[in-house]
Order: sequence, then structure tokens, then C-alpha cells
Amino acid sequence: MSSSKKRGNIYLSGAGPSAWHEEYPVAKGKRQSPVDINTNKTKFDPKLAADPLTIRFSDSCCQSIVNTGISFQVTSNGAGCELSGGPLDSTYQFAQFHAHWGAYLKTTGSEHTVDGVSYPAELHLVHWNTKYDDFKDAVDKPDGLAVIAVFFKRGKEHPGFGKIQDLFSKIPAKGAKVNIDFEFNPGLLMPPDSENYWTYLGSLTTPPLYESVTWIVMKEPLEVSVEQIAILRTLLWETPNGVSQMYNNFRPPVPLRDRVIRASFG
Ligand SMILES: NS(=O)(=O)c1ccc(NCc2ccco2)c([N+](=O)[O-])c1
Ligand SMILES: [Zn+2]
Repeated sequence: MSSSKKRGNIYLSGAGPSAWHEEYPVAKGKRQSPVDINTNKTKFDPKLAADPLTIRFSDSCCQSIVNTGISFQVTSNGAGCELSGGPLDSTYQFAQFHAHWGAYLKTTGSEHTVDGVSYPAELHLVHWNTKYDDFKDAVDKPDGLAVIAVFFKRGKEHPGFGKIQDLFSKIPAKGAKVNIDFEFNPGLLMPPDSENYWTYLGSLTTPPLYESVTWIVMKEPLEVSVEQIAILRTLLWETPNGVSQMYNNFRPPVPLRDRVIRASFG
């Protein structure tokens, strides 16, 4: 058991994300995530448009949903769900999606920010590089993972995401897991325009913070209803004061250091 497991909630124990470097020195590394996307400093790269990002999802790729103790996670065997092109030099296979969100009536919640502005939540669709044997082999390699980040903004209801949220009541505690016995295509969670994105080399945003992620952050947010943002907080997690509603499970942006964020659009 790593000490962080004994401490339980990585966001609420000790000083939270600002103390992660004590157990994970890489937290102060050169390619950490998330970051603020300063749109005055991003650089359009025509090569990204020349070899368009190819995002393939299927109706049959989501098997189960689990409460990981810091988010929900919809897990996939990756069948028919692959990512290639754009900034990627090989084919990546879909593994899971989860999200990060804020507190009631707060504007924070996303991990990446755009010109210093947060969204209420951020979805992560995690893929692993098929040049490696499996996810576990890929997870700590510099080119091991590719994560698509989709910002959530308050607006009209998103019925597709609602079908996933209908399962939250079945996973009330850390480790709880249920099968998904209906077809769910994660492509439903992509914004209408997924041509425009930013990309940079970064890391996992929670311990062990491996510097193994090529981030692909969609410029256009996905609309979900204000009620759906609230339903995220009906998931439960352990806190130093007992089990309570899950929220503020996000790492704030860290320094960009010597990196340039590329844009697929001018
Ligand atoms: N917020 S994220 O998409 O960057 C993210 C964070 C952590 C992990 N994993 C934590 C981990 C890896 C090995 C042991 O434990 C993953 N992931 O696994 O895709 C994704
Ligand atoms: Zn995440």
C-alpha cells in the first residue's frame, strides 16, 4: 500500500495537489499537466491539419463503469476505438474515459484552463500506444498515452452523457463497478467540431503523474445541462471527515516550462 492510499483522498489529504511532489518528485517535472492554454502563445502547426486526427469510436467498446474513488471511469476493451494522425506517430487504442469537476456554484472544475478561464468540468478519453504490449506497459513511456480532453460547459442537456450518469447510483462507493449492458459510443462525447484542438506533451494529472501523455485538448466545449454538472457531484468519495459528495477532483494548472502548445487551427 503506497502511503497515498493510506492517506486516502489525494485531493483532500494534507495540502492536496501542492504536496504531491513530496511523494512524487516528478510533480515538479518539465512536462507536467494540466496547463493554462494562453491562446496568444499557442503556435498554429499546418502539419496537424495536413495529417488530420482520426478518432474512431464504436458502439460496442464500453464494458463497465467503476467508482475509482476520485472519479467515475468507463472502461473499454478498445474494440474498434482507435486514435491516430495529428500529433501522433502511431495508433493509440481507447482504454477509458473519466472526468474532473468543481464545486456547487463555483466556476472552477476543469484541469486545463484557456486564457486563465476554467470550465465547470473536463472529460478525459484515454488511449494507449499500440506499439507497446498493453496499457500497463505504455502508461509510463514518454509516448505511451494520448488523452483527448473535452471541456464541459453549461447549456442544453446531453442525453448521451445522461445515460452514463444514470449508472452513478449503482456505484456509490470506491471500487463499486457495474457492467454497461447497453450500447454507448464515446464518440457522442466529442464536441460537434473536433477538428480544432491544441496539443502538447504532458503528464497524468494525478499521481503517479507519469510524463507519458500527448494531450489533445478540444477547443470547442461540449454542452451539458447545469443539472448534469450537479449530478457529477452525487458520486461519493472518502474524505478525512467520512464519505461525502465527490467534487474538486481536479489538479490546478502547473507551469508550462519550456513547452509550446501547438494549435491545429489558425
Ligand atoms: N487525468 S489523466 O487522464 O491524466 C489520468 C490520470 C491518472 C491515470 N492513471 C493513474 C495510474 C496509472 C498507473 C497507476 O495509476 C490515468 N490513466 O490511467 O489513464 C489518467
Ligand atoms: Zn483525467
